[in-house]
Amino acid sequence: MQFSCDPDQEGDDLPQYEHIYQNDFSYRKHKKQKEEDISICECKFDFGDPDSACGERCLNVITNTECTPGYCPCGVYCKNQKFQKCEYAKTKLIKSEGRGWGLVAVEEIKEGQFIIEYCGEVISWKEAKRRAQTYETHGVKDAYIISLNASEAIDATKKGSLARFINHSCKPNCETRKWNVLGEVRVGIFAKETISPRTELAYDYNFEWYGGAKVRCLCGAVACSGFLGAKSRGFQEDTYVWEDGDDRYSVDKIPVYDSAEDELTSEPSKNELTSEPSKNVESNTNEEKDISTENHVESTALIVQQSDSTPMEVDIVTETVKTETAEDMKLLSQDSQEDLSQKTAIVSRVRGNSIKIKSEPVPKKRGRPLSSGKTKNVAQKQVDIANVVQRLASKEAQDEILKYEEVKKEAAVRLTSLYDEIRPAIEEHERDSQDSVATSVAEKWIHASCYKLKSEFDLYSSVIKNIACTPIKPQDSKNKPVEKGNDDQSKIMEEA
Ligand SMILES: C[S@@+](CC[C@H](N)C(=O)[O-])C[C@H]1O[C@@H](n2cnc3c(N)ncnc32)[C@H](O)[C@@H]1O
Repeated sequence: MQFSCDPDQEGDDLPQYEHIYQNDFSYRKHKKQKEEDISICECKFDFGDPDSACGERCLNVITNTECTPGYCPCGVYCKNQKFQKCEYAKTKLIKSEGRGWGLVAVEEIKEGQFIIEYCGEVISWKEAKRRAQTYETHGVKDAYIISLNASEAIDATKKGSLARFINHSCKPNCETRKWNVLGEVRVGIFAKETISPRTELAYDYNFEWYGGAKVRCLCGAVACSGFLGAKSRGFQEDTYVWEDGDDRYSVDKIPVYDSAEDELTSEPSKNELTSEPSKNVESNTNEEKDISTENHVESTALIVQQSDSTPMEVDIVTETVKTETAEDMKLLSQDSQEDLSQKTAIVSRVRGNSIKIKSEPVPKKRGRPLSSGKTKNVAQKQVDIANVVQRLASKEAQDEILKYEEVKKEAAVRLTSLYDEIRPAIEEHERDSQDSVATSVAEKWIHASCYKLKSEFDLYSSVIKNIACTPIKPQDSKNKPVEKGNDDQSKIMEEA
């Protein structure tokens, strides 16, 4: 449904967007909640005590999880399905000078009360970044992208609920909270305090909001941070700052907030609220919508990316998997701990003698962005193993290096073929969940990657050890024995 705030107000800058009551999943499928993942509370409905049906003490409520219809012991009396049933507080739109449209409370809203869901299109961070840049390029000042989880965002620019109109304040009366609803995370706006009727709703965009251009904050709070979402501009490099002169709104007619008083709640001026409120305003409805019963499950996932130097790099997103990876690394390193201490000793000896190993740095490329928004620069070092081997006099040393080189090659082949094997899974997840693959697939990848890294470490350690400790063949005569500590030793390192 194409929705505009006030169809009668011709010529005004009415926002055009599609009004939705639940998130739009055009970019990926809804997750399906498995039966074994449904949390069933222990509430018992008592007719004499209406709060007994999934109130504050409900185990699901405590863990920010909505009860699943058909599984709650309170049945139709369950009060913990507010997102699903769109049980919103009554609010209305106002024109808040300097900040476009805003949302005000129509009735008193209690502290902690669910006000409205922040609905929009669920998109990947990659897509969110692309869109934020596009919106900015097109001069869209108002930004509606907020964080959903580590890999996804909600964009309410074109499709959204009335929550998209809630402005920012550095001293807010609302806050966002994430709830698990039928296996999907959803974002709700909740009251931080009791809010009286006609008070403008505002939450702190910091950490949650990903705007386009920089916008000066007009919240009027004493401790105002100066710019909107100043702390959450994770992926946004500073491009353009909206200044007073080029505002879509007139900034000199400033805020409805009383900065002198710096009250917790900021009352929009009487003018705004009383001037044709029925015209200016679109109340939200508590109307129950036909919510899809498709359930979904949230799986722990890793972001897997291909890099230029290795077929793929693994960037771990969730804490659980981070721990597992650390464990994996520990196990791998335990295997070779003895080896390692020996090698470390040799490496420090070589360092102590100030011998440099010359390597061929591949021209630095700008690394691909990781999910965290950071980039990784991979400078590839190449050692000419054949040259090193040829220059060593000891057969044992040569054999050792060649053996490690074989293992390294085999590890690289193993990683490449594993990539081919899991490519369909990765591609499917790239389509559905934007770069995320299942933990089992990623675990395999981590093992193969660690094996490859270890094989490289073994090879280069062996090269260092043997260059430092075994005789070098003279340049002119391959058979002439050379004494340790000969100048050739540093030369071979330079050449290697
Ligand atoms: C999520 S929208 C809020 C609704 C918006 N006012 C509208 O008319 O659609 C966010 C945008 O509102 C404006 N805005 C919100 N809070 C503001 C504030 N405290 N100071 C200045 N502009 C604000 C900014 O243009 C921002 O990009």
